[in-house]
Amino acid sequence: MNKAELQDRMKVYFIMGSTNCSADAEEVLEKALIGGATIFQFREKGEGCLEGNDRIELAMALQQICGRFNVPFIINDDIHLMKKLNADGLHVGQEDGDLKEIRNAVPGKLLGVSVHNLNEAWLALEIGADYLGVGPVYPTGTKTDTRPVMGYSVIRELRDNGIDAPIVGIGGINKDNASGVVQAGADGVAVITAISNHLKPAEAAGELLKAVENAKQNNSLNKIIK
Ligand SMILES: Cc1ncc(COP(=O)(O)OP(=O)(O)O)c(N)n1
Ligand SMILES: Cc1ncsc1CCOP(=O)(O)O
Ligand SMILES: [Mg+2]
Repeated sequence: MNKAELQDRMKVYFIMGSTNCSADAEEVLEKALIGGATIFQFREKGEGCLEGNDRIELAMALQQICGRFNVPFIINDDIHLMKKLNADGLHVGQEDGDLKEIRNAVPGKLLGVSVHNLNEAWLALEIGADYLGVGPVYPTGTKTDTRPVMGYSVIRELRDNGIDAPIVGIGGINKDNASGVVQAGADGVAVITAISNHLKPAEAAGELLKAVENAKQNNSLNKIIK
């Protein structure tokens, strides 16, 4: 996938595991993809999460759904699972191991890295990360062990310093605040609960996509005016 295609895929980056939704995970994912989610990350974490074969089986079922929609299927943290399933990529954070070793372990696959400042961003790109996840932009109840909430400032700082890799903002993002993330320079938004906990996941994904696309259009218009 080239950079422009990946940037396009970042628009609505849906992340989910079984603990993030009260409805059936497969149904939630299918609806999210019908609504317009553009990439998916399997993140089976937290209290009560599936383990062993149950975890693998859910991952395979969700991968199959992504396949039907031609949507990239990314695995959170777990290189072995990524390889077992021959998933499209892996997402890791600063605490998930040596980034260079991880990059070498998944050649040819998409690699996303979570970053929280300019230095981490340069290092991630130096080892060959394909895209960056930046956050938490807003307060989130979904992940407790996050770095401090950063607002839009870090995304803007990365762009102002010439980082032109695909970026998604993450953390507490919903249809009402997504536009600010894109205005700051992100290519899209990564969300868990805004879709997984919504009564109508298709509607939720569609509204996020609309918000992101409108904000991108405004960014382009502003560039022309300047
Ligand atoms: C797209 C995206 N961005 C950031 C994260 C967070 O990754 P990490 O910091 O490794 O935390 P966990 O998700 O592993 O708890 C992400 N998963 N996806
Ligand atoms: C995985 C992760 N990394 C930073 S914030 C976060 C949780 C995002 O979840 P939500 O979209 O429900 O706030
Ligand atoms: Mg991680």
